[in-house]
Parts: sequence; C-alpha cells; structure tokens
Amino acid sequence: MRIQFTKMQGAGNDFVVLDETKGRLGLTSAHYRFLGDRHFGVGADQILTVRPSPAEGIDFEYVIHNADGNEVEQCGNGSRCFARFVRDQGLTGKDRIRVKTMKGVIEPLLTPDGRVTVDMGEPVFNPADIPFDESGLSLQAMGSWGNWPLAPVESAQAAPLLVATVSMGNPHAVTLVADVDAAPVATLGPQVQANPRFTQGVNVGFLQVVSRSQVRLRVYERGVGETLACGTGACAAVVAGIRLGLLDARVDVQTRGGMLTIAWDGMGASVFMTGPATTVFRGEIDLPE
Ligand SMILES: N[C@@H](CCC[C@H](N)C(=O)O)C(=O)O
Repeated sequence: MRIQFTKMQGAGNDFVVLDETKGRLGLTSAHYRFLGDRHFGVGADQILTVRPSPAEGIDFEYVIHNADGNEVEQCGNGSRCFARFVRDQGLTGKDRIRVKTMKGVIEPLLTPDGRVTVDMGEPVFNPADIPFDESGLSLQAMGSWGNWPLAPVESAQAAPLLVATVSMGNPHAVTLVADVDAAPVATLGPQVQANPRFTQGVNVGFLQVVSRSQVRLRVYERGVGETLACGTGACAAVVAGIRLGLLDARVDVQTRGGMLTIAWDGMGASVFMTGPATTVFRGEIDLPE
C-alpha cells in the first residue's frame, strides 16, 4: 500500500504526519515503526495521525505513536505541528483549534508570528494518575524541595535519584542537574525509564536552571530515546521548577533543537506552551506487507 505523508518538526522533535480525515489507513504498530525508522522508513520521533471531529465542539482528533510503534497519550511539539498541518492542508480555516487526544482536549492557537501557542491543560501530580507507584516510600524517605515531595527512584547510582513526577497527559520524571551538557542522559535516562514504579514507563527530563526565567533541558523520551526537544517534557520541567520555588511563571526553555516558552500560573491553571512548527517536506511511501 502506498500512502502520502508530511514530514514536520517542532524545535527539532520530528514527525511523520498522516491525514485520516477522509478515511482510515488501517496501519498496524509495525507500520508506525517502519515510518519512524530512520534507515528503512521515513524517520521520525513520533507519527501523528489526524482524524475528523469525534464530537460536537471539537474540530479534530489526533493520535500519537512513538517511533517504537506504541500509541501514547500526549505530544506537545506534535500538537503545534498538528495545528500547522490542518491549516496548511486547508482542513480548517480556524486559528484556534480544539483537538481531542487520548488524555483530553487541548487547544492550539496559530499566532501571527508563525508560532503556535497550545493550552496543554492542567498538570497532574497525584502519583496514581501519573502513574507512579509510591508504595513503600515513606514521606521521610521522600525528602522534600519546597513543599513538594520528590520521589527517590532506585538506579545504578549509589544513592537513589530524586525526581519530580508530573503528568502532562503523559508521564514525566524531572531531575535537576548543574550542567545539562554533562548530564548522563544516555545512561540514567533508560535506568529511570525502566524503573518498575513507573508502571507505564516515563519520559525523563534533565533540567538546568539558568535563571528564574531561563532553563536548559534535555529529555530521554519513552519509546524513542533522547530527542532534540520534548514539548510535554518542557511543560513538566517548568511546572516542577515553579513548584520547587526555583522559577517564575513564564520561562524560556532552551532545548537542543530550539526554544520553547512555557507559562503556568500555578495550581488549577493550564500550562501554555509556545514554539515553532515547520513543514520539512511532503512525500509518499510504499508500506511493507
Ligand atoms: N515529543 C513529545 C512527547 C511524545 C510522547 C512521549 N515520548 C511519551 O511516550 O509520552 C512532546 O513534544 O511532548
């Protein structure tokens, strides 16, 4: 079967975008893996599929698969590319778009400067909803930064690594580092990710606080490995930094692939993410049997 696709990127986090608004392509997990494969397929961190509105008051649905072929709940950089895609393809004339993802409705807004601001909804801290299995961890053992207990995650390191756990629809663990360039992302990322307390896996963020309004971030993503940027990872890291009293309400996040701006007014408020969304090329490809 031959399919058409659009290759996009947002701050270097790259996507294959598929249009299923006129009918399902019927792809399998193996097909998504093939499309994400940088040697045998197109190559992407995630594959985004755009589907028609599932309900009144919602414009589209979009479905996210990691490069490993598994479907996931949320993708921040992908949501900006989704918005750019539906406008460029003439699928909507709206600037503000309501789109259903696996974990709820989010609202991208195309802004006049070409960037996209997304209302990513509220962060979730309840361990069971992240999900993070906190059984057997006493509060004393958990320690605290500010008023927010951090979870000690067992790793190959001598001492357990302290991480802040947050869900932005998908699970994140954020740890503070002094220098993000020197952070052991490739070794510690997979160790934290494999920790059984994260019962559905986790994206692991390494956060360097530069000032109260500037951070640097690297993320070892679930189902991919380290990416050049992770939008939900940036939201989770800034939310963690704000709750720890280290950051102001609006923060520029320097990733390896570009700059994202994250704003959060605190408990009960949505997280807003602003950043670029760019089409790289369009093409068609024959899927293997
Ligand atoms: N790159 C994304 C996150 C994609 C999903 C993630 N790998 C997961 O498994 O939760 C982003 O920009 O948020």
